[in-house]
Amino acid sequence: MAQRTPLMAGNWKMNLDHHQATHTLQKLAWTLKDAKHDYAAVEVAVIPPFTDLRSVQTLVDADKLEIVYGAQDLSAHESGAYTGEISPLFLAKLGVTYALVGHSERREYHAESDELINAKVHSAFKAGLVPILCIGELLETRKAGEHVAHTLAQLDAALQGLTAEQVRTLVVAYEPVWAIGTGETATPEDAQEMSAAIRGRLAELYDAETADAVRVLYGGSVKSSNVASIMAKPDVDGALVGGASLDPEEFAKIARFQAHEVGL
Ligand SMILES: O=C(CO)COP(=O)(O)O
Repeated sequence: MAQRTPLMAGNWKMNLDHHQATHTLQKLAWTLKDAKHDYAAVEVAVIPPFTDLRSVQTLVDADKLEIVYGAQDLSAHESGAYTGEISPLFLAKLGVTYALVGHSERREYHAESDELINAKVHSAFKAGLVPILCIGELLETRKAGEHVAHTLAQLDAALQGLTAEQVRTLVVAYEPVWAIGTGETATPEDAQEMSAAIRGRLAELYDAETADAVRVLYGGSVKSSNVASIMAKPDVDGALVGGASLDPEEFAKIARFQAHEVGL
């Protein structure tokens, strides 16, 4: 049984410029330090806009913060005539650990295909970044009872050509689209159902060890008031948090969900 370290990742989306990013990250770090947060027990990541990454790197390095950080997207290419795209190699030079791939807002607003998402997963691994692969159904798919099939089809497509060794380091974020930004959170049972289905598919595609190693996050209106019930589920290993991560004190409470369980 793999010991999967919980991961709380805050996806800031298109919010907080590089000045605001510095203030927010500083406040988050201070809040977690005051609470004596154990980063070995719960990993904490922020995923800011690209324009903030150098400032985040500077603060993390200067203050030797244990908070890690990621990018919200990346190019499938390393360099060249790809106006507006961001090279995974440049992200690696900025000390980025994680890279979101296939977030529903990229799939919706930028028509990202399964093929492009698969190419980006490979691109992340090649540059030494850890992909956080975002998958999840639409409301109409859930209403049709096809949410598991839809989400697993996204998983299958994104994993094409990956080795078991690569997949074991992958993070998967199950984000039902109907729960993103709506305040309507999936139930802990919904999150467990899909996390277990994802793990089951990984066992089919690869092997039990790989399925056991992969961390599966839940995302979609996570708050400090609901995170503990979601994290109590055996196949859920963390959260990908949007709006609530913009408030450092609220995000710190989410990261410290275990403490809140026991009322510390
Ligand atoms: O999209 C999300 C994280 O990537 C979830 O956003 P919210 O937490 O604002 O629903």
